[in-house]
Amino acid sequence: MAILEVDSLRKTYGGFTAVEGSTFAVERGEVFGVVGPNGAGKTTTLKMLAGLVEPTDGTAVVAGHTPGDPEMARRLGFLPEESPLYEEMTASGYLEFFADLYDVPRDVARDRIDRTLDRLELEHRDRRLGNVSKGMKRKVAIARALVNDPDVLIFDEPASGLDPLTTNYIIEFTRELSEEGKTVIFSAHNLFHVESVCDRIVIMNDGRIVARGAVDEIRDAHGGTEYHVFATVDAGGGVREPAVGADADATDSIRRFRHAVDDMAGVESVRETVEREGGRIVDIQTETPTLEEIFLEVAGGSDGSQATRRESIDGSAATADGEGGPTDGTQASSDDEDAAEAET
Ligand SMILES: Nc1ncnc2c1ncn2[C@@H]1O[C@H](COP(=O)(O)OP(=O)(O)OP(=O)(O)O)[C@@H](O)[C@H]1O
Repeated sequence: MAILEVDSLRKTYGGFTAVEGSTFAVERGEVFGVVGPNGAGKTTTLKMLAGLVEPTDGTAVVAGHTPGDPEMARRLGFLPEESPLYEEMTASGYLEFFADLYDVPRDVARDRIDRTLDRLELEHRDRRLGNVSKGMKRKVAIARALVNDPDVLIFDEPASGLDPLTTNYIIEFTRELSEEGKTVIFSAHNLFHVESVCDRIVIMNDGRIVARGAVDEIRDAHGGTEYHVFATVDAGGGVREPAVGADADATDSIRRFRHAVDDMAGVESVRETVEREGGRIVDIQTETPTLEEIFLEVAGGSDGSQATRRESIDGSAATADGEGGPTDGTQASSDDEDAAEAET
C-alpha cells in the first residue's frame, strides 16, 4: 500500500484556484518529485500534505493518517522553502528544543541529533545560528525535519541558493534517506537535481498535474529518443560524401538532408528511400530530450508534436523520394532554426 495517497486535492484562495484535482500516490522509499514553474501550486500542495494548509477539497493520507491527526505529525518531517531559525540558539540547542516538542526522550534525541549532524558534516554546533553560513543553516533545517525520525519527508527546495558542494551533499543525503526506507517528496527548480534523485515526478502547471511518471516514461510520452539520419543525395553528377555539418560541402550538385524519426524502423525506411534515390547515409545521431526540454514543452504550452521532419541543410526544398514529402508522409519543413540545428 502506498505510504502517501493524495486524492483530488484542491485549494482555492477567494476566487483563485491554486491547486486543482491533484491525485497521486507515493510508495515507501520513493523520492517523488513535484516540479513546475513559479506559481504552479507546488508549495501549496506540499503544505496541504504537511497539514499546514487546509485543502478546500480532497484528501491527503500519510501512513494511514490524515492532516491534523497527531500521529501523522509524528510520521512526517517538513522542510519549508524558507526556514528561519532561532538565531540566538545553537544548532544543538535548537534541535533539542524541537525534539522536546515531539516528545522524543532526551537521550534518544541527543543521539539522533548527533548522528544526523555527523552525517551532514555540520561543524560549529555550539555557535549561535545567527552566525553560521547559509549552507549550515539549511543543514540544521534538514536535521530539524528529521528530529522526530519521520517515515515521510517533504523537502521544498532543499538546496536552493546553496553552493554546488553543499547542494550535491544535500542531494546525496536525500538519496541515502530513501535507501534507508524513508519516503521523500522533493520539490526543486533545478531539474538536473530532480532527474538525478527522483524515482517518479509530477509536473504541475497552473495548479494542475500536467505530466507524471518516471522521468524516462515522461520522456517516452513526449517523443522519447529521436534518430537523426543525415543523408546525401546527388542532384547532378556522382554522389560524394561530405563531412556532416560542414558548410563547404553543401555544393549545388549535392543535397544534404537530416531526417528525424522516432525509431529504428524509421531509420530503415529513410535508408531505403535514400538508397533508392542513389544517395547515401553519412551519419545517424540520437537525440534525447532533457527533463528541462520536456518541462518547457508541458509547462510552456508548446504542442510538442513529434512530426517526422526533413530538411535540406542548404535550405533548399529538394526531396529524396521525388514526391515532395518526407518518408513517413508528414509535411516537410525547412525552417531556419531546424536547418541551423542540423549544422551542429
Ligand atoms: N495564502 C495565499 N493567498 C492567496 N494566494 C496564494 C496564497 N498562497 C499561494 N497563493 C497563490 O497560489 C499560487 C500557487 O502558489 P505556490 O506557492 O503553491 O506556487 P509554487 O509552485 O510553489 O511557486 P514557486 O515555485 O514560486 O514557489 C500562486 O499564484 C500564489 O500566488
